[in-house]
Amino acid sequence: MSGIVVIKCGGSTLNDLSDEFFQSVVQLKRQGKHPVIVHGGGPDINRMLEQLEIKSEFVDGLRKTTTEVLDTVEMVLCGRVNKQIVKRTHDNEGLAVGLAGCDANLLVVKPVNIEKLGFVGQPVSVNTDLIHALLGQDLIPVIAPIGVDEFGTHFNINADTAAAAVAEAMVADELVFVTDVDGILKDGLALESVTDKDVYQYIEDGVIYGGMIPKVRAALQCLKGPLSFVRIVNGKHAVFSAGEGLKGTKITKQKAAESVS
Ligand SMILES: Nc1ncnc2c1ncn2[C@@H]1O[C@H](COP(=O)(O)OP(=O)(O)O)[C@@H](O)[C@H]1O
Ligand SMILES: CC(=O)N[C@@H](CCC(=O)OP(=O)(O)O)C(=O)O
Repeated sequence: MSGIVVIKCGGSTLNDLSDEFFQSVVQLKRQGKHPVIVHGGGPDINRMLEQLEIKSEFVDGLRKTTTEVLDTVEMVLCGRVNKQIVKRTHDNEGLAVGLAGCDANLLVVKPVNIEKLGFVGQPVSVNTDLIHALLGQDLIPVIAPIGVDEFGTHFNINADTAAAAVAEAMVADELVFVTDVDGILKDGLALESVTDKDVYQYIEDGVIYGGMIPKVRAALQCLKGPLSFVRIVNGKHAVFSAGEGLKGTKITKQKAAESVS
């Protein structure tokens, strides 16, 4: 199936997404493309953990996930956040189906490092048949990043990593990270285009840090496959429009000739 567009909606920007954004996602469908939404919800999880007085910490950009934390993450992501995105899609004339990576083994994971991170998973396989079946019914899948391992245990997945795994497995045409900044910022300005080589350098220089790291790592992973670019755009003014690329940063592979230095 061609025309698959994986759209990762970050928790940082969910409240800023406009009706025009959702209408443009629905419009993609009408143009014969196949949007698949993968969402995060970090800030909502933080708020709920605080309310419940459950402590959590981030290690290497990933939330250390105890059983207690996992319960809360699932409640927030699969419940409130997932259903809000389904509702926004429906409010804008689309038909969405909300599900999590643990449904029908959609995202099978292996633990990243149980001792260090608890129940944090790295996707190892994606039930692409399920996504194809939903797309074939003209539905827009809305996926929460909760995975399941081979024994049926649930795991928390970083949403950028989950989106990249879906894009890779579905051989998507596009992967777009929708977040709360205009792209990769350097000296306060959004870069129009960066190569994989630039990204490594920016991480080393500290230009790229925190929540941007899993995003660019996920992008680089996808660039090893058939995707020729990945975009990072701001949810405040992200709108898909025919013939015009989204504004933001485009991450591309460096051409072989350019990489000889
Ligand atoms: N070079 C950079 N350019 C832009 N944002 C950056 C950069 N380095 C780190 N960041 C941080 O990454 C954040 C986006 O990641 P994150 O908060 O995890 O968002 P999301 O919930 O959308 O995944 C930005 O708000 C910013 O604080
Ligand atoms: C393992 C891990 O860190 N999982 C993330 C899942 C949500 C997420 O990634 O949300 P954003 O896209 O809003 O950052 C978490 O618990 O916060």
